[in-house]
Parts: sequence; C-alpha cells; structure tokens
Amino acid sequence: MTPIVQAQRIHKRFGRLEVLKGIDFEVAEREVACLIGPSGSGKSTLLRCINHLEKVNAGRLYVNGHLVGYRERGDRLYELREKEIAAQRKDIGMVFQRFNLFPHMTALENVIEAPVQVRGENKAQARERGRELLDRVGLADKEKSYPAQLSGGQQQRVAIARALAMQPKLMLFDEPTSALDPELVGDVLGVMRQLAADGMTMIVVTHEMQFAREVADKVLFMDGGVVVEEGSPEQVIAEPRHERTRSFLARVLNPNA
Ligand SMILES: Nc1ncnc2c1ncn2[C@@H]1O[C@H](COP(=O)(O)OP(=O)(O)OP(=O)(O)O)[C@@H](O)[C@H]1O
Repeated sequence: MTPIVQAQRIHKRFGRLEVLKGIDFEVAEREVACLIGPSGSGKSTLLRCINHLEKVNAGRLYVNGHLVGYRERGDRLYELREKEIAAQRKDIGMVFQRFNLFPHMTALENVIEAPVQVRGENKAQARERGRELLDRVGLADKEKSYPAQLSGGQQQRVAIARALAMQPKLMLFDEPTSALDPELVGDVLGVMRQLAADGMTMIVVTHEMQFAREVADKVLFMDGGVVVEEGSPEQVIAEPRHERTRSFLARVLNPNA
C-alpha cells in the first residue's frame, strides 16, 4: 500500500541554517504519527514542508503519491504552478497552535467558508455538513457564536471542523493544545482521539506524552534537524534507546525537577 506521506532524505535550509538534515519517514493510511522533540528541532518546519508552506531544498517528499511542489519527468523536476499546488493541498488539513478563525464570522460560517469559496460547494449543503462537523467536535449548540464568544478550546475545535470540511486525506496538527488553558486541553485531545479512532491519517506535533502513548501508532523523536529515534510509543516514550530522547522526556515529563 502506498504511504500517505513518504519523506526521503529531505533537507531544508533557511539561509545558512540547515533545519532538516536528511529526514526519512513514512506514514501509512489511517496511521497516527506523533512528532516530539525540543524547541527548534524542526518539527514545525517538517509539517510546513508537507503542507506546501515551505519548499524542501533536497530529497523527495511525497503526499498521497504526489511529489510535493514538483512534477517529475524522468530525472528532471519541474516546479508546479499555483493552481497545481492548490490541487495537491486539498488533500491536507492543518490545525495550528493559534486557531486564526475569521473574527467577523460565526462558527458555522468559518467552517463552510472554504468549501463554498474554494470548492464552490452549494451553500445549503455546505451548511448541513458544517453542522454535522460542529456536532462531531461537540459544538452543535455554538454554530451562531463568534470566535470572541468561544473559549480557546472551543475555537480550536471549530478550527478542526474547518479543516475537516475540506475532506482531507491527511490531518496535520502543530501543537494544537499548547496555547490553551490546561482545563481546555482535554476536550481538544478528545476530538483528536475520536478522529484517530475513525481512521483519519494524522501527524501531530505535541508535547502531550499521554496522548502520544495512547493514540500514536508511531512516535518520532527529532532533535537538531534529524530523527534521532522512531518506533512505537512504548518503545520511544517508555523505553527510549538514546540519551537525547531520555533527557528530553525527563524535561517534558518532570518540568519542575
Ligand atoms: N522562516 C524561517 N526563517 C528562518 N529560520 C526559521 C524559519 N522557520 C523556522 N526557522 C528556524 O528553524 C529552526 C526549527 O524551527 P521549527 O519551528 O521547525 O522547530 P520546532 O521543533 O517546531 O520548534 P517549536 O517546538 O519551538 O515550534 C529554528 O531554529 C527556527 O528559528
């Protein structure tokens, strides 16, 4: 079976700073991969490359069988045009640390904006599906609320519904709970757990080790732009083989020690 994501020795530089130094990894359909690692290790950059927000400088990155940002002909690569990139990106939903909802639109309007404006979906049908999605994230009663009337956790759940509205094959989450008050984290993780149980393919950058242990099929520990260790959560989180992984986990699991 073709993996949904396949990274082959990918490199990314910002000027002289090399942030990704030859990353290899695969995510199969219906798999949940969690990326963990210290600040600056390249986790967000990797997600952003997968979602066309950054371009890799070397190596090959495939999403859903398509080479991200390029067309291959023989040995040569041709950069894709905006329209072709937009077509590739439709398979991918992304949820950021900050939810960035449109403040002047209700929860439901935020969810249906892209399906109606980008995909040209019929508004009545989009509304119906939007309501189903808000129900799925536990916000059926908030469709008329504006972002400012919602808690951070509720806004993040609207952001998840908004990403799902484009019917992605892959969902990327970049520290989706780290901007939330602690008491609001559980609801968002609950929605993500359910999504995983429903078979969504997901890559999640997170410091929530309990979530990673319970939900991930695989965990990748990144440090300094490389994948130091990859394996099942039991292996990487419970029995890390590398000293760098052990000291990172000690810091995350006992921040006050
Ligand atoms: N657009 C950019 N221009 C220049 N440097 C960048 C850019 N984006 C990221 N970097 C640098 O790349 C490195 C990796 O950043 P990245 O955000 O991918 O790490 P991260 O592991 O996600 O960290 P965090 O957990 O803090 O988000 C950092 O040193 C960062 O300063």
